[in-house]
Amino acid sequence: MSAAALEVREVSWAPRKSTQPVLHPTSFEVGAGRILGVVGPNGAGKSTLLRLLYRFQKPTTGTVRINGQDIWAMPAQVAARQVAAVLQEQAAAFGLSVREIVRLGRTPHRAHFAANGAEDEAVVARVLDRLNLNALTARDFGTLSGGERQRVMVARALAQEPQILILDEPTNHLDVRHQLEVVSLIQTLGLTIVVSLHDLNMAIGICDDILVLKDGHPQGFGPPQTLLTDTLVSRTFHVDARRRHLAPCGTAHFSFALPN
Ligand SMILES: Nc1ncnc2c1ncn2[C@@H]1O[C@H](COP(=O)(O)OP(=O)(O)OP(=O)(O)O)[C@@H](O)[C@H]1O
Repeated sequence: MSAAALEVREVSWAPRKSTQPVLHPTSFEVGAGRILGVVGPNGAGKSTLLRLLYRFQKPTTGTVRINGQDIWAMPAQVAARQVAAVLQEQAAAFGLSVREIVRLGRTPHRAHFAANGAEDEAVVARVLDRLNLNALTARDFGTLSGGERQRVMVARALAQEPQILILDEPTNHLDVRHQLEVVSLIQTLGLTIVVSLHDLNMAIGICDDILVLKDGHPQGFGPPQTLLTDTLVSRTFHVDARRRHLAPCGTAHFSFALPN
């Protein structure tokens, strides 16, 4: 899989022309193969921003470019080959098996109504193996646990062989072991990744850069070690945040308390 550069310029989004934006103009760049974390309180606009990146919603203003190409100037199928998304709320695809769900990831690579070819099946087999899903391939998706579903949706996104992967809270529903597995997978994919996370310590651990949003406004962008100060985090989340450095590697780690 190869990675692409993502350039976001002054994107904003409002549900209707006459209403206030829920995302105000926001700009950033993610170099090919880098990982951007999007953090902020509930309702900050994280999912709204991600929806603009995978071409689900058109920005009210601004542009999203992949390797210099505006995603709204390319056919939907071309965009779908380049960007895949794993979302918080997955439609419950009852009646489809795990293998059938993962096969859906191949859709942007096929001509209309064509069946999957041998190469598609090889990709599906590879990602099922990589996500440790071999024992579940014949199971009805609707009967899986939340964590198992999450892994299937990551597999479907990887079957798309995208250059950019958008992940909305990918560790929701996952136990500690599976959280670590998803984190380790994210770090080894070599794709350009934009991931929204509630866990700031996890964001510090895996992201090259962080974008902080609050009430639809960008609060800062940069490497976690320099951007995420006690002041910025306390102000953004309305908490008392304290950053410490954990021995032996000096990794930054936040602890939180309610303000007095
Ligand atoms: N289609 C819509 N119509 C009206 N308001 C919307 C629409 N989509 C999102 N919003 C509002 O925009 C704001 C930002 O929502 P969004 O889901 O992007 O936040 P978030 O940062 O992802 O939140 P959370 O952490 O709770 O998932 C919220 O107040 C939400 O109600």
